[in-house]
Amino acid sequence: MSTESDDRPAAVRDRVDGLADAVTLAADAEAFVPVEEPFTGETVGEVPACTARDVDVAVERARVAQERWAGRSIEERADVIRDYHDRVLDERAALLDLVQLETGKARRHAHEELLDVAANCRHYANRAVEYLAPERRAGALPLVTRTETRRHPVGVVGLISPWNYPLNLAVSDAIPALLAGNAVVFKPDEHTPYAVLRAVELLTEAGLPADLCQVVTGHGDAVGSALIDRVDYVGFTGSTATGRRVAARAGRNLVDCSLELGGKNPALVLPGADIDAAAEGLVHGCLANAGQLCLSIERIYVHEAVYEPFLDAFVDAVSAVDLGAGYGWDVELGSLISAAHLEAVESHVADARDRGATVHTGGSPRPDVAPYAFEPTVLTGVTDDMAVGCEETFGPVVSVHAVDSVDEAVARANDSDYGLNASVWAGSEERGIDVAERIECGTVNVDDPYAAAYGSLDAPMGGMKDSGIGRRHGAEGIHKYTEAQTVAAQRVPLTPPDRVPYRLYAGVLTRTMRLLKRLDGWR
Ligand SMILES: NC(=O)c1ccc[n+]([C@@H]2O[C@H](COP(=O)([O-])OP(=O)(O)OC[C@H]3O[C@@H](n4cnc5c(N)ncnc54)[C@H](O)[C@@H]3O)[C@@H](O)[C@H]2O)c1
Repeated sequence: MSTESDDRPAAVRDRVDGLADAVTLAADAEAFVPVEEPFTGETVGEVPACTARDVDVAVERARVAQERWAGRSIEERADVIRDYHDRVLDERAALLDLVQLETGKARRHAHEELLDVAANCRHYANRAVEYLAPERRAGALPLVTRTETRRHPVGVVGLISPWNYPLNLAVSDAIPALLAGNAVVFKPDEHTPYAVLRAVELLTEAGLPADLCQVVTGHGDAVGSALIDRVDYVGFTGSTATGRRVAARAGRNLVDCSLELGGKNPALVLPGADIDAAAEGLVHGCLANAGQLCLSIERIYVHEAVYEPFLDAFVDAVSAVDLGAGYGWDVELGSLISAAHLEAVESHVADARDRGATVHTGGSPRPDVAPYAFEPTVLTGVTDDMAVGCEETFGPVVSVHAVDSVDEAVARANDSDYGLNASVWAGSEERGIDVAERIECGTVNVDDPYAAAYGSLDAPMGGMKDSGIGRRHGAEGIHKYTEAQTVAAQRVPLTPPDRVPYRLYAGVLTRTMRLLKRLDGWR
């Protein structure tokens, strides 16, 4: 087990040494991509900018390894994932250091993603046999046709992942793919390659066959596109704009894909809600990972009956959040990922301020804390035509709006191109669920911002509208990595023997149809 030393910054930087050796290359790398530590803005390493030829080699190696892996039983595959689960927890401190080093997030937010990885390992290792079992289906004719659906691995899965949860959003999607008998080629974001590289080392130490998981690093348009052209399934997590390009490319190759994209997630605070609980819950919902979370709440619609007390409690709670840059557990909110992202978040707030919005707390960068740190920010007076009113900010910035009725809250929440996640606070579970059913989002949480639905690993998670296609988690999250094959065994011939006149046979069939329809009522 690794320890959490006081001399962490130096030790953390040492952890990236040698990790890039695991990148799949056809020959010596000719170009490299630098990796920055957002806490300091300093370059801490570099990884190869892979070429299309490197991607060829990675996919070919994975394809060879996959054939043997598919021959192992699901239980044997699950044992490897269980071992990996233990290694992730044993190596907790070092993995947290690595995630923090390349993302600049607070340790508590890095810890959330590590727990998500472990939970996904346990869930799918325990449930894969059941999820992948042959399924009995109704046959062409009752009793005389025995029909089953079987699940075959698709082959090589390409996983293109973003920087905001570099470990979880790569590894947790890989676990079901591997359990279903596939190989995986990872394409991590260029800002955050190291967590995935260490994850693959750990999977191999846990017993995953060599070559079954490959990593190709480099820029998205070059490496990502090459990967889409070679794999049998694409799992993409990232922005809606890139998702459209990924889907178009996968479509050209007739390769299936899932797209986990952006959100502009609403929360509804309605009469009867426990105001302190809602304010506290939504502080976490808006600021987790410095707001760089696809599920994070960026718009809060509050019924006028509770608007004033909610706004007061919420602004107080947000103002009390400590911004910091360090590897200790005490930091509540970390840095943004990069200079470019800081500029994007800053421009949303500046646009809102210039056009009349009120900043209740925050609103400024904090270079004294870290080069890309930005204060947690609460706005009111935001209109739908402001950038912060309609585009995903993906930072610690939230707007609060008063509404006259529950119907208006629902209508405003649904008035968005996105449909990823929502949160409802209504004072009673039943009222909350009634409202939830009216919200156009793939996940809706009652009395919680996002973790209740996201953590329900047996239930599908994903986006409606521009927030995506397909789902992760549950049966849906493993079936997508399989080809469904229908096997039907016919016990009595469906075609008539030659000696029976077809006219007679047609009459029997027609009578059978009538009989079956009458029997339907007995089901
Ligand atoms: N729905 C979800 O589960 C979920 C989870 C996390 C993040 N997100 C979304 O991700 C976005 C933030 O991530 P980002 O800014 O890194 O996204 P991004 O779309 O810029 O990049 C995501 C990944 O795609 C790669 N890429 C870039 N161009 C590509 C191309 N042409 N072809 C193939 N791959 C390409 C990148 O290198 C990176 O690995 C936000 O919009 C956020 O909401 C969604």
